[in-house]
Amino acid sequence: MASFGKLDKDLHLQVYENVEELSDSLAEHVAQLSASAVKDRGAFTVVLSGGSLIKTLGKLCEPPYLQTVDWGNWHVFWVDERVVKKDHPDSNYKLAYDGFLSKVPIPSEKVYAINDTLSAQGAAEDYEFGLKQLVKTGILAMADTNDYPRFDLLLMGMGPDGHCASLFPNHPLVHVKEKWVASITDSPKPPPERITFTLPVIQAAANIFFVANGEGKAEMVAKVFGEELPFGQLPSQSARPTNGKLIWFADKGAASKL
Ligand SMILES: O=C(O)[C@H](O)[C@@H](O)[C@H](O)[C@H](O)COP(=O)(O)O
Repeated sequence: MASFGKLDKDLHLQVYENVEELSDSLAEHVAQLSASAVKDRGAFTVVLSGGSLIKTLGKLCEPPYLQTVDWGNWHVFWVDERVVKKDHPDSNYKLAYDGFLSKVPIPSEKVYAINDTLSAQGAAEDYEFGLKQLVKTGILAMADTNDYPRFDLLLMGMGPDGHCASLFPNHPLVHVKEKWVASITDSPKPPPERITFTLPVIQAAANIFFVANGEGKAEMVAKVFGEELPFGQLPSQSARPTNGKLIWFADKGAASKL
C-alpha cells in the first residue's frame, strides 16, 4: 500500500470562517471539476457519502450553479450505503435525494443507488458489477496504474472516530484489496449492515474532497494532519489519492486543534 508521509496542511487544508463560507467554496470547487470533466470526457463521475456532507452541498442547488452546472452529464454514486430500503430514514440515498438530488436536474438513470432487495454481500457484489459495466461503456474511467476505477470526485465526510465511508479504524475491511465494493455486517456506527468502497478504490480517485464541520471533528482533523499512522488505523488519513488531488474543507471549529 502506498505510503505518503505526513499530510501537508498548506497543500491540503482549506479553513473557512463558518459553514456558509465553506459551502460556497465547496460548490465552486465541485462546479469547476464538473466543467473540466464534462469537457474532457463528456461525463462527471461523482461519489457521495452520507452524514452532514449533503447539507453542505446545498449551494449547488441555487443560482448560479443550478443553471450553469451541466447536470445532465453527472453520474452519481455512493462511497457507502446502509443496507436498508431506499425510503428508510437511515438510507444515504434518501438523505441525498431529499437534500440534494431532488433539487437538481440529474437524469434519474444516472443516479446509481444500491439494489435494496439484496443482502449486504449481494448488494456489494451487485454494485461492483454495475461499476464494471460502466467501465465497459466508458462512463467510468480506470486508473492508469492499477485495476481500480478512477472516479472524478469523491465527496467524503469523517466520523468523530476518524472513519470515512464505512471504513472504521482498525476494522479488517480497511485491508481489503481484492474487491471494489465490500460489505460489512458489524458496523460500529448503526445501522450495522452496509456496503462500502474499499480503500484502494478511494485512493484511485482523481479528486477527494473531505468536509469537516464543527468542534466535534477537531481532534480527528488534528490526528489526520498529525503523525502518519499505520495504514487503516485512521481511515480518514489513509483515504488520499495516490495520483490525484486531496482537499480538506474545514470550518474554524473543525480546524481548532491544529
Ligand atoms: O453512511 C454513513 O455513515 C456515512 O457515509 C459516513 O461515512 C459519514 O460520511 C461519516 O460518518 C460522517 O458523518 P457526519 O458528517 O454526519 O459526522
